[in-house]
Amino acid sequence: MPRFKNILVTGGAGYIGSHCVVTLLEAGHEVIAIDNFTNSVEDEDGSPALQRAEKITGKKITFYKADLLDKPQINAIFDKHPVDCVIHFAALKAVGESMQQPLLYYQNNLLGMLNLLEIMRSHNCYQMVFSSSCTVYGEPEHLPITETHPTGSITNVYGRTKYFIEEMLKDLSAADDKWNIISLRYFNPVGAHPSGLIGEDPTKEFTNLMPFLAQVALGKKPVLTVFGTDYNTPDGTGIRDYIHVMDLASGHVAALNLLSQTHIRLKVYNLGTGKGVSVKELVNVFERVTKAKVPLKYVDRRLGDISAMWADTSLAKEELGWSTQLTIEEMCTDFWRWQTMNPDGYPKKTKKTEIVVNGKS
Ligand SMILES: CC(=O)N[C@H]1[C@@H](OP(=O)(O)OP(=O)(O)OC[C@H]2O[C@@H](n3ccc(=O)[nH]c3=O)[C@H](O)[C@@H]2O)O[C@H](CO)[C@@H](O)[C@@H]1O
Repeated sequence: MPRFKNILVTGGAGYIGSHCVVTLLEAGHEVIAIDNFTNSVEDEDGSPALQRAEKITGKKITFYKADLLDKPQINAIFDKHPVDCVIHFAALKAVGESMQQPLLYYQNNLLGMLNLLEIMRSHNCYQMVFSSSCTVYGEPEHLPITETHPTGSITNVYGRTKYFIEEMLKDLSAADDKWNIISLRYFNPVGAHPSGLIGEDPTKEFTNLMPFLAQVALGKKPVLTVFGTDYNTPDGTGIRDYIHVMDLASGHVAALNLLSQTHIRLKVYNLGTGKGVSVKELVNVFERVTKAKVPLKYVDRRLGDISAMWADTSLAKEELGWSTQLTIEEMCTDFWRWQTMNPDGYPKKTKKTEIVVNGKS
């Protein structure tokens, strides 16, 4: 039995949250998941992703539809359950939307976090794993990116909310040594659970490469637009460190294990593979393993994009005892299995429509 028993997962019905819940259950943790369904699917019985996570693991999840901005509601959940540690995924994450609605992003991501930290403190729960992003590094000054690389020169509001929260956590852990926090800086999460039962199903307009690529391969979108062919990279297209979402999930279990054994106050770790893959390379692997054709259209660079980024993974290896196991082929195969088994994503809640005849229903 793991030292932390009850784990509260915020954003548990989302893409990364639901995969992490599977891994937590398999590692023997009890999961209390909350989600407000802003960017995850809701059906009549709650979250289809979490129902499927129960099917995969044969274990039960306690679930609440709850919003971190509703303090009394979150407080009541903490009153009811003795939470040993929180994994905090819940956040708005659409880069374009964040530029148009900065207040929405600051309110949701920053205030949501403040509420959560206050409620945790009042319930004597000081252990947290925070879902951060490699976006905090901005344009890399050196590669691979180590955790000591400067942070903060970010061009979008979403990324700044991650950066501001990391700064908040620094102040908090400096002021009160009871806190024990790990911030995980994810590189580019892709892939899906190998069962094909859970995967990425964004309810908001998405612009990330892998889901777009899969939509084109399915014939739901006509062409994949490749943003930029003149980057200073071997084939001219942008390079990223794609990481399988199941490897990312096991990184969280490794972080929990470290927190349960050591009082580290606050530490940050990169979660990546340490390998850079270009857009063209990813498309080639995807076409090879799925046998699907992906028509491409080459256009100019996307505003705000960086050229190349990949992680230095040595700190996570040394201190978390964690490294990735899954290949780029597996990322593509698993994502494709999820997409072909669920071409329209999860079954959506159907609103009962009332038939009105001559003014009478
Ligand atoms: C500016 C922006 O959106 N940044 C977000 C984006 O980063 P990031 O740009 O790394 O991730 P994407 O999946 O959007 O793009 C990956 C690579 O594919 C290229 N590409 C993407 C889509 C497409 O239709 N065609 C194409 O060529 C991009 O130019 C890039 O080189 O996702 C990350 C992980 O979720 C977030 O942390 C970043 O904040």
